[in-house]
Amino acid sequence: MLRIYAPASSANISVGFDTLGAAISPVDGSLLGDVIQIEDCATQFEFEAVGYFVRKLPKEPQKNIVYQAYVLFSERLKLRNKQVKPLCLTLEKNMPIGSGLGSSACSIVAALVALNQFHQEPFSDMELLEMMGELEGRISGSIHYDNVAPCYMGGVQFMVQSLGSICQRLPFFDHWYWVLAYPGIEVSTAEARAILPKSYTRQDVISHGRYLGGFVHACHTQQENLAAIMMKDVIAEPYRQQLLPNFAEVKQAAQDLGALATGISGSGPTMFSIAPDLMVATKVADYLEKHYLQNNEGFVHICKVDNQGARQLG
Ligand SMILES: Nc1ncnc2c1ncn2[C@@H]1O[C@H](COP(=O)(O)OP(=O)(O)OP(=O)(O)O)[C@@H](O)[C@H]1O
Ligand SMILES: N[C@@H](CCO)C(=O)O
Repeated sequence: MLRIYAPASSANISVGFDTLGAAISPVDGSLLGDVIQIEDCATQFEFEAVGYFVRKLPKEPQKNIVYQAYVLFSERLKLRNKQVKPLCLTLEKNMPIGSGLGSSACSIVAALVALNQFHQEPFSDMELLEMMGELEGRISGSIHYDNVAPCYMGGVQFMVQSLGSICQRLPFFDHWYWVLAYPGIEVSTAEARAILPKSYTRQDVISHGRYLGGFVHACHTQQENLAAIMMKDVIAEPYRQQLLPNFAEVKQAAQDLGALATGISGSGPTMFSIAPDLMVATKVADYLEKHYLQNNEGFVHICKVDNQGARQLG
């Protein structure tokens, strides 16, 4: 029996809409992600979805993105004149849906990594990642790799999408803490994309180029103050913040408590704050727990970048 865990991810990191993403894990060692289990089966294919958030998923198995991952994997294998083996596949759906934590990416990545391992790895990393992007695109309406890439490969990934690479790892600041606060409400990625403008002013384009270029430069030269200052979002945050409860006020409070940067995780409603040390992280986490959560489904985790990405459990 094979069990694959795929971690939560925070896409965009404010400054890299659709081009930057980080894999994330809580520092207390808890698992924040989905798990796929695969085992030999008497019938050709059996699929089951279990876990706390399974009740929020479509009832029809064909609509589950994990089922679709199996179909896509089988089709691609057939193109190589190979057959998928009989298997029983179980999804443990631990991630809230429409959270901004890459919930669909967790399911897609865990499923494809498990299927690939179960078949003695017929596909390369980039071939698998291309399939992951295709499945993610079915959900959000357009292909973007900024959740699936870090979730699969770990670390902070920059989407180069050139010269045979979909993404490359960016050096980051290992001592930074990420405080992630999920308020417990749902924001659909497709809807959060639909409200963005179709075009931007020249001034926004110049600012975006300066911030993203400055951020990548600061990561490579390990200038953490510059990196934090460059984490500004002119593409999505001005339009999406209305979807998040009291975002502007809460962001200001996190900055006042010592956060280096605060923004929307992916398409929201989770927000993230970067803290330079555990003391600031704990203060920000306490504040967000009291002022950002909307119901008892919400949670706050103090995290670090997960450098491993998807992995086998046990
Ligand atoms: N296994 C699955 N996990 C998550 N969502 C799924 C899954 N299967 C199907 N879906 C559907 O995909 C959509 C996921 O929505 P959305 O992309 O907004 O969520 P998300 O992946 O959590 O977002 P984000 O990437 O911002 O964290 C929902 O309509 C959900 O029903
Ligand atoms: N880059 C995507 C991530 C979605 O999680 C967006 O912001 O729409």
